[in-house]
Amino acid sequence: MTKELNPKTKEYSFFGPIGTGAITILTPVITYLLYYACPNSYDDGTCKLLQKPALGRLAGSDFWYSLFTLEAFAVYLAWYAFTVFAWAIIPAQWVRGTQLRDGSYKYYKMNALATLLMATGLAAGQILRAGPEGFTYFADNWIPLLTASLVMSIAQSVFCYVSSFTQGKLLALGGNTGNCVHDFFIGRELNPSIGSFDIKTFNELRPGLILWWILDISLACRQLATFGQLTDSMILVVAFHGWYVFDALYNESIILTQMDIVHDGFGYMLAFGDLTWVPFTYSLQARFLAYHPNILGPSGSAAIAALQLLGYYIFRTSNAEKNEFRNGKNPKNLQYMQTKRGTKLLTSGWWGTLRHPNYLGDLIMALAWSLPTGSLTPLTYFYPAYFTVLLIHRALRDDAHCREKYGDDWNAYVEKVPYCIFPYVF
Ligand SMILES: NC(=O)C1=CN([C@@H]2O[C@H](COP(=O)(O)OP(=O)(O)OC[C@H]3O[C@@H](n4cnc5c(N)ncnc54)[C@H](OP(=O)(O)O)[C@@H]3O)[C@@H](O)[C@H]2O)C=CC1
Ligand SMILES: CC(C)=CCC[C@@H](C)[C@H]1CC=C2C3=C(CC[C@@]21C)[C@@]1(C)CC[C@H](O)C(C)(C)[C@@H]1CC3
Repeated sequence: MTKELNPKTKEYSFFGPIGTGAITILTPVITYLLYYACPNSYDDGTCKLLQKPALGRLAGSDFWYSLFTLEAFAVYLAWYAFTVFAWAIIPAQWVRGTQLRDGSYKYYKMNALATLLMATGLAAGQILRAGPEGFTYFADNWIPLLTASLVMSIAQSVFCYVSSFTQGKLLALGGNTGNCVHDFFIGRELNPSIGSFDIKTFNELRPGLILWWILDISLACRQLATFGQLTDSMILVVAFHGWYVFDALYNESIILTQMDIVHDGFGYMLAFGDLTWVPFTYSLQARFLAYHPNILGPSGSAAIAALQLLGYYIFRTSNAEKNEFRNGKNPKNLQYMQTKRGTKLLTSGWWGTLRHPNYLGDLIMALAWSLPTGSLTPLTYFYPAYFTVLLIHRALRDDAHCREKYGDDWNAYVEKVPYCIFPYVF
């Protein structure tokens, strides 16, 4: 008997319709609140959660008009169109993704790094031509640009949800419960595409991730234009963020075996996550420093740089180890266990130490990105705090997926490797 192509999803994720509904409403609110709790200019030098002047303005009618401007919406659309244009015209290798349930394969155009370099070149040209004051638009129009990205993420979520009901679509195993709130959030269709243009991988690596870097550069220009100098803390934060984005796009093909691409549908979670959450919350440390320069000094800078290096080393070597192994290479002769599923599981090296060593490296880097902001406000530690929750939840989701994929072999692996992210803790 042939297996059904799109079986109904039996279990909810993210605490079902109530959890996914709440996250859908709360995440945009948090993104705006992180701005108003840490506004772009005030003289007492700290971000105060629920500080009066900022929140007092929320009630005024001019507040609602300040959320959206046609100009910023046009700039955002131009930005998005630029990333699509770059995808279309920059020559690139096409890489095959993992085999899909229907036995077919998708092919992906690998030119995200070239897009990053093109965008960086254009930004550098503008700064060289007009000085740092000539590239503060993104920093100075934060809220209307945030709103434009939110409109784009909602529009794409609705488009993909509605088009997922077209005959013959391959649905995500986790996004076909029949509950519209849950499935809209998780995403019904696994790989929504327009011809050879894959919407999910495009959004995950280009318009949001590269905009994060562009926002950081604009914020550094804002600091330079306002205070006449770039602080060591701003240089570290922008360099670390840029390094992370460059690394993601340099290793573009690795994304094709990750959970979001292989398992999750493209719904509001990834649309909003890619287009709004990443650029407008991941750049919070740089936005704080643009208006509150914090001087670290040589020893402080060196200590934070060492922490970033440690985090990156764990992140990159563990991801590379698994990716190499999944591509049939085992240069370090690592031990592994054969499974009934057919794929092998590493049981030595990083993946014999922790079940998600890459998450530990990523979290260490997240802390290194916040430390340059000092102790003026807890708000700039939002990213490591949120990220810890996200990765713990992601690890639990991945464990559940792996238990489904590997059955008892996964239990045997967990016996060998009992800790997930933090040695002897979790
Ligand atoms: N900055 C951010 O906001 C975010 C960053 N990330 C980062 O993305 C990266 C990828 O994370 P993620 O997508 O969660 O997936 P992972 O890279 O952690 O991969 C999980 C998959 O790896 C395979 N696997 C697990 N154990 C082993 C083993 N012992 N040997 C071989 N293969 C194994 C399994 O898939 P299979 O066996 O089927 O191949 C499992 O489903 C991480 O570095 C994470 O930190 C993730 C989310 C957000
Ligand atoms: C509740 C909520 C808002 C969830 C959204 C989660 C998303 C922000 C993340 C889910 C997986 C992601 C990945 C990256 C960015 C954040 C999201 C989209 C990533 C592109 C960052 C760069 C890394 O090098 C990466 C390519 C490994 C990574 C892939 C997963």
